[in-house]
Amino acid sequence: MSSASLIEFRNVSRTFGTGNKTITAVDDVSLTVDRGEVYGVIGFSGAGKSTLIRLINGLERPTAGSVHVLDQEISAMREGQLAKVRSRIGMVFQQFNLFHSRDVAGNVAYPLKVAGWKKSDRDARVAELLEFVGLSEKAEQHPEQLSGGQKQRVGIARALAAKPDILLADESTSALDPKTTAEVLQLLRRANEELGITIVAITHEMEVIRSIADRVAVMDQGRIVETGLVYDVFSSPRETKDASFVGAALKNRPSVEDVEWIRRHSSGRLIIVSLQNAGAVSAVLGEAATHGVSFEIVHGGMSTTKNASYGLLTLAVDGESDAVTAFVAALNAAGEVQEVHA
Ligand SMILES: Nc1ncnc2c1ncn2[C@@H]1O[C@H](COP(=O)(O)OP(=O)(O)OP(=O)(O)O)[C@@H](O)[C@H]1O
Repeated sequence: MSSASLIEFRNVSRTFGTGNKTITAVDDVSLTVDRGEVYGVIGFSGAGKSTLIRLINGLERPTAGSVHVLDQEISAMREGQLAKVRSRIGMVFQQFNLFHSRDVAGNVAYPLKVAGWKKSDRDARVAELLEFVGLSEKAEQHPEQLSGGQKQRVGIARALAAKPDILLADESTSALDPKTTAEVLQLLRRANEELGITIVAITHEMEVIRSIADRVAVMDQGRIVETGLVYDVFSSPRETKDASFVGAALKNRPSVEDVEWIRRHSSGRLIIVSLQNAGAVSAVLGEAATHGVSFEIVHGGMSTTKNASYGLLTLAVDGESDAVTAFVAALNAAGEVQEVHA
């Protein structure tokens, strides 16, 4: 395990036997999560994400391979040894999992009680956390009096209470509306940036990865089919069947149906230009008339990740063949151009 990595999976598989059928939920996964990063795992339902995250805190055991967390082989530990490592891992759930019998402060204080903090220290820590998540005035309310977003903020405060090194977020925004999702993601981002906590977030929502993750692993049928910096994976997803999750979720690349529709409604040569350097592309587009060509924007969009923006623009370019070729060459110099073939 390299000194920077907090979590390491080495050729990890987890199978479940049901009768004479075996399901491989996690299939030969190797990955490392470094200290201080936000690592996103994305995939369709059933891809194995929950099993993967549960392997990190020892709620699941691998059937092959090993899982190392905080320099210890968690997959080799007996149940009794797990409590200490688990106390350094906080977890946030899709359904919040708050105690309804306790008020907000009581929920946040719970892990501190378990960890043996004395009352005065607990009270000070709870006040600090409620301030951090913006819920100081709700300390004495009960979960049923809170909105979904507020409940999740309590969940995050509770997960952060004992100052863990790692925060596991299991579909933490899937039960929330888009505005509340954005607020919760911003809070997770602050936890990462201001408290330095390493986050592993599993989700089926592109938005979560886009806005908080540094690196992403795309899971499909138990395997990691693509991995890398979020920007790299999202700006040029591999065009394989397995990795279709990213391609399908990116709205800025026209689908086969979109292309058929565009061809019926526009004339000219159809190209897709990358907006990695949007300024340079705009400058070339502004010179279309001097090239003697015209173009129509027929599809596209831009998105931002934590570190950079990316996007694709699909254009139908009309004009004399040579002029179009020269214009496309100029665009290609500004942003990589792909032809859309019939
Ligand atoms: N305890 C279990 N017993 C049998 N099969 C299981 C068990 N846990 C998970 N599986 C199976 O393993 C596969 C992966 O499940 P997992 O819950 O890890 O996927 P997921 O990506 O988290 O999906 P979802 O988002 O729907 O929870 C599924 O086919 C699931 O039915």
